[in-house]
Amino acid sequence: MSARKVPVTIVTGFLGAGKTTLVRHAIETAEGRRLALIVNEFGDVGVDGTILRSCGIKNCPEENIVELTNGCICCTVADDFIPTLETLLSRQPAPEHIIIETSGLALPKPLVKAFEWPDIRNRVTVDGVVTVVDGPAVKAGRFVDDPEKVAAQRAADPSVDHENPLEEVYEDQLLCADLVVLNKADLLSDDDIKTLSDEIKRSIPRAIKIVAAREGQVPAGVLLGLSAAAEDDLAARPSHHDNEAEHDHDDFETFIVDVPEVATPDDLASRAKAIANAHDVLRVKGYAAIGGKPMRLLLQGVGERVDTRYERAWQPDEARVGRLVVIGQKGLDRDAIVRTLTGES
Ligand SMILES: Nc1nc2c(ncn2[C@@H]2O[C@H](COP(=O)(O)OP(=O)(O)OP(=O)(O)O)[C@@H](O)[C@H]2O)c(=O)[nH]1
Repeated sequence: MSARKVPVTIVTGFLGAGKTTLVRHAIETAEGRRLALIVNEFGDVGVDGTILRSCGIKNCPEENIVELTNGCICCTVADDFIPTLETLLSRQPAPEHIIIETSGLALPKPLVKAFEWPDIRNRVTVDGVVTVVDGPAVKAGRFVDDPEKVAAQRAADPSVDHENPLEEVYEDQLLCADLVVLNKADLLSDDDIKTLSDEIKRSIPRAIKIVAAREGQVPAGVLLGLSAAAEDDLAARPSHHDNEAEHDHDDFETFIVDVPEVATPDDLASRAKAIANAHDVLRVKGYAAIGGKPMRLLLQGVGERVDTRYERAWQPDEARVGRLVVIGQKGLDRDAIVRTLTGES
């Protein structure tokens, strides 16, 4: 008799929706279940890995948390993902459940497809695709076109083949879901939650569960154990890229900015807000040194919403230099963004 397949939960969702927050809550509440995590993010700043490792939870030891920073996991399946999965599966004791957090721009379907590979499909199954949605961002129309902007583009050039890359990624992530977590419910009214849930249900052509949450607080019992076997059900998960042999993420760009010591957390937060405002930056995150403070400051920016908190002490052998990852649609004015973030302008 073949051994039971190890269930794998794929957590996806757009940049800053709350995936890491949700995964952290899940591992903190998994009640003794032996977990492993694969965390995929852009750039090599490793914010998500640091946040998750700092949980210090016995059932998810540090060696079971692997970061993949070499681009989007959906593009590095053969080179990075499969070998990592195999390494985790060979650990003793073996993990009982694996959680994969994709980058915010990843398309989940190519990743689910990887579970059809002969070497893999005998050993693991996709228990479920969990799509985390930034409720306030959807409410604000972040993923749909601004009709005035499209009309202006078309007026300038009628041949323009208009497509919205944000909308495509958002929709691909929804269309692959077994469970949608409508997150940041603290910033939504009950009516908003109802309207957004109905909208999401209408946009997915099969019945799926939607739960509203704040801080990704979905009980591990709901999140882990969907038993969807998503790899057997790919046809029911349409994607904008179904007819393409390969996809890319050319509509987006990312770069890293080194930031010298900053006077106060508010100074850094206002710089991050300024770039979100002026340059339509989608996500900025990383850490910085604050003058005279022994602790490292963590900065999280999603659009114009920016949070900072002290995270851990600077190590004696570490240079007190901040590093921030910036992500946006292609065409960012890098020089201007670097000047603002480093305090030169
Ligand atoms: N107000 C509010 N903020 C939240 C909630 N969940 C997460 N956040 C904040 O949103 C920001 C992004 O959260 P993350 O969990 O890092 O989001 P992510 O999806 O992992 O981000 P990427 O990996 O960069 O795509 C952080 O500042 C979180 O503290 C929530 O329910 N309400």
